[in-house]
Amino acid sequence: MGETVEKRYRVGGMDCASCAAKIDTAVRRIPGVEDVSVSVTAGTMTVRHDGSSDLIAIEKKVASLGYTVSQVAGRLQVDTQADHSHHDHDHSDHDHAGHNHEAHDHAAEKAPDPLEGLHGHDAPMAGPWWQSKKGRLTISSGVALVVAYIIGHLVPTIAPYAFIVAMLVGLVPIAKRAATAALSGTPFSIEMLMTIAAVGAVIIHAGEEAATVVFLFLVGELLEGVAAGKARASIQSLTTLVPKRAFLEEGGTTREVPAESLSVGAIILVRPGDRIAADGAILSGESAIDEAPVTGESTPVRKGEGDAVFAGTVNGDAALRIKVTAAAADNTIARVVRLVEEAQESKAPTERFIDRFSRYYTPGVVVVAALVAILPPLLMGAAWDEWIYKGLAILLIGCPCALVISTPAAIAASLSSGARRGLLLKGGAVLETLGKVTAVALDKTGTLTEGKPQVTDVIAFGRDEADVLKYAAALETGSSHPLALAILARATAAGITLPAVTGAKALGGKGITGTVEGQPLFFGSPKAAAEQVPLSSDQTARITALNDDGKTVSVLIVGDTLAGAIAMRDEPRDDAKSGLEALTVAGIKTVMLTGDNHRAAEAIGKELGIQVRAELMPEDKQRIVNELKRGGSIVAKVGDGINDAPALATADVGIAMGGGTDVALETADAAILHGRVSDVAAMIALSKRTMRNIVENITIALGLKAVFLVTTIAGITGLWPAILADTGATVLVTINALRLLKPMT
Ligand SMILES: Nc1ncnc2c1ncn2[C@@H]1O[C@H](COP(=O)(O)OP(=O)(O)OP(=O)(O)O)[C@@H](O)[C@H]1O
Ligand SMILES: [Zn+2]
Repeated sequence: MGETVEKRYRVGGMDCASCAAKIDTAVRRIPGVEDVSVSVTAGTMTVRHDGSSDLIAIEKKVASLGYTVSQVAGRLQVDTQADHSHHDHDHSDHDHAGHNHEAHDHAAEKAPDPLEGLHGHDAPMAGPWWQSKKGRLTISSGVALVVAYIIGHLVPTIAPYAFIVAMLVGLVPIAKRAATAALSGTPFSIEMLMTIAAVGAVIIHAGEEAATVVFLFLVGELLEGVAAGKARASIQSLTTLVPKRAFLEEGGTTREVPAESLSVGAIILVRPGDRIAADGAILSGESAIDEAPVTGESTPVRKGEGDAVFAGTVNGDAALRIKVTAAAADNTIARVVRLVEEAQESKAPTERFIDRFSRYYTPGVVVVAALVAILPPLLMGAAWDEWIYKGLAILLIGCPCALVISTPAAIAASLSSGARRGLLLKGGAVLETLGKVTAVALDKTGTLTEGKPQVTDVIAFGRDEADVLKYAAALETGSSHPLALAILARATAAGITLPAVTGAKALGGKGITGTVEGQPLFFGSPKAAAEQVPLSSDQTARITALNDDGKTVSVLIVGDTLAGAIAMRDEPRDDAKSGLEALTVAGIKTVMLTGDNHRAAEAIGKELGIQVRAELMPEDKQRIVNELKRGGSIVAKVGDGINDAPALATADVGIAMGGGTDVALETADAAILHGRVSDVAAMIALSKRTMRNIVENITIALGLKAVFLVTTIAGITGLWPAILADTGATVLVTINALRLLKPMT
């Protein structure tokens, strides 16, 4: 067996959700194909095959079922390193977290693919509906119907034939699709039901109605397509926020170039009031930037030199010079769109259940229809025509469209609505689990706090203060621990020249060691230090007092004596307190997990009103998540992947904060791009809202069918209300799902 290959396609024309099942079944039968996933809402398909499959055969098969298909280059990446660009401080390759710098660099190495995800090559959505194949067919069918009515009026004797011709105009293409679907493994497609119903109606001399029903069916499909297209457009429209052109500064002059041609490192000028054309960092200028399109935050943010900006955001009052940090295909918006599209292919448990259910539903209805048509005339001598007619109407009720679209439509709208404010979810399953979360464990550093500690005190025990700072900073040179960055910044500010360090080694959760000027050094937590050198009660008291102010203290050992200590404080995020409150109000238990010292952590915990578990090693964090799970909680873990990647992976839902590190995003199920603690509660609320929407949708779909099943048997409604029941329900369900696109209040 060859190597497994994945190919992605855009599939146009999937209006009815049962389309997905049809394509899935057909493509799966092609030799070599191992797995297929189709998303109606995203209009995409991913095919996994063993390399031996005939790719042309796959495309031909999909085309023969009546859809447009085009291959998308490359596999979409489910990571969002794009976010690195807006961290002024990025501690992703924490040495003590045990992963190296290489992991961090692969974003730059990955060749950007300008075609990928950016252009909505969704052919059917390109023009107005009447220019599409389906649109033209619907119009022809309608015109033929009107002509048949007129002829029928003028020459009543040939009316039946006129209606048969009118019906065939619409029915022939439908019947063809029915035949292809049947041959590719879906015998009871809606097209088949429609064909049987129409032909049957003609046989029992209801040609006029047959022609009307075919026309209504086509209108319904068109409406479904419009509604589904709207959901799709909502996420794709994000890409249109990025301007097509940019002003490139090169060789002392400025010229206008296509935004797509900008490479990393290029310098662009953004005029006041313009949309920014690329993700970048401000080189010069200061301005208020409206980030609403990307973060959902309506108040403009003041940004100046060194700050990161996103493509698609609007520059305020001043001109900016920006250094591009991501190619067009890799900018935040492009990545978000890709992630959302891909997420739609990963199905929620409810969706999978509905899919399975609908596979029985349609054949079940066919059986009921047959019984209704046959039994009353046979057993009770009722009129054949009347009951066959009823049977045919019931056939039309067998279309599972509304039911099948009920879940993915809501999930698609919800994923897209979340993405628009920086809440990324990797799929329907995550969305579903999130709504059930009962406990949230949050990391301290970089999650509840800004992750930008400042040195507050430098204390000399054995050496003078300048030496303490010098040695500590020298040790931290290669480290990207938030504490290291704080110390290096302080040393730089003090103008200290750093001696060289050899053999520097991070000790996860403890500190760092190395040799400077021939002396072995350790710099790290007092607890770890105490294992090497005893601390006097005086020294301990000094440290404890600092801890009680919420400061983290690391101590320096030079040789085998205590040299000094450095205290740092990392401020809680602005919305940490209110964000945690929102979780409590929603009845969710919260706990802070940290590697930091007990007292320091308690001090911050008290400020924020959250229960604290401190002095934890990475495996302790994982153990606590497991304990919570065993205690019956559905646990979400929020962190940045530094020290907590195992805990993120263990939790029912792992949420990467602030985009997080590569590690966090590989193990996380969801990401909060904009570092707001309140977004955790918002994400859970979005999930709950979505699940409610799904229940409403299923009720609408099944409810309408039930009503029409009864009225059909009772003889109150006939063929065309039956077809309207399905298309009507599909449209209703889609509109209801689209409500999720509106931002929450
Ligand atoms: N590079 C380092 N420099 C100085 N101290 C360190 C370093 N690494 C770890 N420490 C010490 O070990 C303690 C635990 O570190 P760890 O990295 O596990 O937690 P953290 O990242 O500070 O907090 P959190 O668990 O909330 O993310 C720190 O509070 C600090 O005292
Ligand atoms: Zn349908």
